[in-house]
Amino acid sequence: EEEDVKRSLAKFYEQLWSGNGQRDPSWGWNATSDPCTDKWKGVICDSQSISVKKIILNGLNLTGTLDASSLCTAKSLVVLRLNDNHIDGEIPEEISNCKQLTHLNVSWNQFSGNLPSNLSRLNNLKRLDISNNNFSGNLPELPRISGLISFLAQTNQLSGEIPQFDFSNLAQFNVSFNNFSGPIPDLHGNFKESSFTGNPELCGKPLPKACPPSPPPKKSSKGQKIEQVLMYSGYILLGLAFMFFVAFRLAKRKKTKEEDVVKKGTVVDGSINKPSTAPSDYKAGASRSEFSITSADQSAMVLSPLVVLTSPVVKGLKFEDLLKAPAEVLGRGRHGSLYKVIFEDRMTLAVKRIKDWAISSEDFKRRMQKIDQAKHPNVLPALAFYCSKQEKLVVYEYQQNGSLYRLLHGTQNGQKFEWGSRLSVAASIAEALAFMHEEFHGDGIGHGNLKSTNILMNKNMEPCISEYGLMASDSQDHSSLSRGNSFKAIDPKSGTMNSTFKADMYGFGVILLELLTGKIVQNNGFDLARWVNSVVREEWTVEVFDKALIREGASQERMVNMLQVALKCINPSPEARPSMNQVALMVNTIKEEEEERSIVFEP
Ligand SMILES: Nc1ncnc2c1ncn2[C@@H]1O[C@H](COP(=O)(O)OP(=O)(O)OP(=O)(O)O)[C@@H](O)[C@H]1O
Repeated sequence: EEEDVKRSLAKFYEQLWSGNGQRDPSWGWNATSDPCTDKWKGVICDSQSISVKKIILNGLNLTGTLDASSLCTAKSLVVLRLNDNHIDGEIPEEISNCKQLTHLNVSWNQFSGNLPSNLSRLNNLKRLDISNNNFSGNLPELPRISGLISFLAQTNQLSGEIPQFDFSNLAQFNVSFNNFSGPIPDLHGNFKESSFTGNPELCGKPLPKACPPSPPPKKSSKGQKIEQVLMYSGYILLGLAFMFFVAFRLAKRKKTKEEDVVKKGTVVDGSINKPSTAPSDYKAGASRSEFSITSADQSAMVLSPLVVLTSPVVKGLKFEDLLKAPAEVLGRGRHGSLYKVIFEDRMTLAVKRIKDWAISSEDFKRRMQKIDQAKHPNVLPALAFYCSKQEKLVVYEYQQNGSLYRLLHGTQNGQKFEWGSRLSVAASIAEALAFMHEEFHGDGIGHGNLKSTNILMNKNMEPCISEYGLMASDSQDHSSLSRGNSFKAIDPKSGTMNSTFKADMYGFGVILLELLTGKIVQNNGFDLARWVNSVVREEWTVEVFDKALIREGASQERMVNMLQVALKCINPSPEARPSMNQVALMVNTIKEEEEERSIVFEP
């Protein structure tokens, strides 16, 4: 039987190359050798080297077709990644014989035709990515797969209605840029417009286009009567709700006016000279005077109170509370200052004061609220913000475990930062950033200032991206953006500018370089990037890696793979940089390979 699998896999591989003949013999994949013990390229086996678990052949210029009936004789296959190739033809019915599959990724190929209806029989599937192909026709009954957590099908020509998935179970869902039609099913508030945009015939929330009232089915006169009664009572309810709303607004406006008077009193009554309760690390002079710059804008301040976002942590926090609490300057960057604000009994906050950002208060508010809606465990949410013409403040929870920068370069504890942990950090940031880029694809909101000081370690020592979207992309001089080369990539489908995303890619590439080299970044990473590039060009690649990693015995193969990913990200030409989704996959693959190997070598 094992012989069968071998022969079948070799045949599957033949078909993948049927478009051209450039095969590399060092990849193995012939029936005279063994996929596990002879380490065929892209094949990962179980720890006993008996059964094939994963086939990972992404980004290899494969031009043939997918021979699923051969492939699925390897019954133990769990992961199949064929993304970023030029594979065409259909996905054959026989794919349903790969019963163990949990991950199937065929994105960025030229697959076409209908999706096989029995795709829905793969009931172990967790992630299915068929995006960026030419698939057409209706979706099979994918909601039958109860454990599905990610379904990505954007940029195809799929049509018909979107079935009712269990949206509360899905972490990722995207069917944008297809030909779907009809109403969007109930999402239970889970996904945004960006998951559905680019389907002209699709309607209903969260798209701006409302669905036309469904034509009344022919009914008996009794049915019609009931419907009319319902309709009129609906109108009455609506009217009542509107009156209630107006009354509420009036009452609230009156209250705010009263509050304003109170607030004005408080501020004038000397909130500026305080504190007796200052903790030891409170540096009175500089920080207080800096912070009270806001008083120059007092009238505006009092009129527009702090906007508290969805977080319950700072509920009831007022702008003057912020002013009154002892504060310490943590940093003065190019884009503004950061303060640590300590509340005696409650919490410690980090408050970013952004300077010179020509964005209207309205736009800033909208932007902050939008960002707040995309929640990811590895992205630090803003708790509140404040904006007036002169002043923009964003409040975060203070993270006492410091930043990735400190973890890499901090000397105080001499703690080791091992290869496995560095890989995990890279993978988590990549996933989170890919998620955010996907969320804001249509809005063009990237991070804008990605660097290791903006990656904070949370309570569980998990990395969190901080300050997402706080910088207008054009105010930063990463990469070639501001070096005279005024690049503005226009996404052909959504028409949005994605230069901010490409700048993030550069920032992420530099973070990877920091993780690999352990070197300190200056000058936005240009120096480090130039140095690494020159060393690699001279073919002294091993020289770039952090000595601590070499000492630890980290896998050079995977460090080199990671270096290659970093070099793609810092490509001087923004158009040539991969997308964050692609990079997240690459980084994850390297991380999974590492984990796989460490399991194999465990006693
Ligand atoms: N929420 C937070 N909790 C704890 N430390 C933080 C928090 N946010 C930022 N820091 C740390 O405070 C320091 C100063 O932050 P700041 O954002 O001013 O610096 P920067 O990111 O280097 O500058 P800029 O963002 O203006 O380019 C950094 O070392 C950063 O890691």
